[in-house]
Amino acid sequence: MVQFPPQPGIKAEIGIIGGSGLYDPGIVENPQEVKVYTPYGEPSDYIIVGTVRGRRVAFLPRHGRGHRIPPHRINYRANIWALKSLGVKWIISVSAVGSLREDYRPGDMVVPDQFIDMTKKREYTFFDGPVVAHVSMADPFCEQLRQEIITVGKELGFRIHERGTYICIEGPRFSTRAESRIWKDVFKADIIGMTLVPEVNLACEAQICYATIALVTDYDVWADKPVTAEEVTRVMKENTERARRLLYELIPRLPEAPDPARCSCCRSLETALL
Ligand SMILES: CSC[C@H]1O[C@H](OP(=O)(O)O)[C@H](O)[C@@H]1O
Ligand SMILES: Nc1ncnc2[nH]cnc12
Repeated sequence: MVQFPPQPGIKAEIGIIGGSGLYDPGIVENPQEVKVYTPYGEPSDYIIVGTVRGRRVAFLPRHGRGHRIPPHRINYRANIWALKSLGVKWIISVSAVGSLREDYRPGDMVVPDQFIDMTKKREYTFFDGPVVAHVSMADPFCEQLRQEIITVGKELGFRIHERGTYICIEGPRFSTRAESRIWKDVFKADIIGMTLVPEVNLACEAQICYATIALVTDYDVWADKPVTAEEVTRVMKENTERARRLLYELIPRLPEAPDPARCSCCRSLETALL
């Protein structure tokens, strides 16, 4: 069985994984930088542990501070293991995504409910044997957490889309025009990025409730103009303030424990182990 022994003397209940452009949560009081050692190697960076409106929060920048780690080299297992060992029950992930549809506009938020995995060579599981687990990915995101994000986003007056299929490509390159048209017209995906998989799968295996706030930074190349990394980071920077506001309102509203009637993430291993 995979073990997640607790970190002595330090605890958090809510994890935030920051994506491109969000390297510092900016809302954490009494922040402490914590170095976590894991059986899988180093997480992307020190974890900032502190308080947001009375709740214990752990923040981890997915690409490391200064954006040092490309999507295909992120140590997803170490990141999720580290957050779990701090006691995290919820993970709110923030990600930059391209849009594959006209009405999901740059600046909009999307709370995806499905994904398509087009990645190629990542470490996808904590269960490498001899214990074998096949977790269900029918509903990969925590429905309770998704609904909380949507409610707060709407209250704040943000343009927020309640559903979306996120197609995850290997990267680090962007798609060709031909690929982009396939993702859009054949696969019918709504948004595109490079980091959701295997972050979401591993959170599920660790029985952590996980949902994503996806910030649309560009129309992918099915539209006329090729996307660039410079554009993604610039638009993300313009939008991180809204992501922070959403997190600031959302965090105090999260219940201490997930409601098993509203999500199944916390019970994902009940039917998965052989
Ligand atoms: C900086 S451009 C592409 C980069 O941005 C997204 O990262 P994240 O999900 O961490 O915000 C995308 O997946 C790529 O990794
Ligand atoms: N168009 C795009 N393709 C892949 N990842 C992205 N992240 C942000 N925009 C993207």
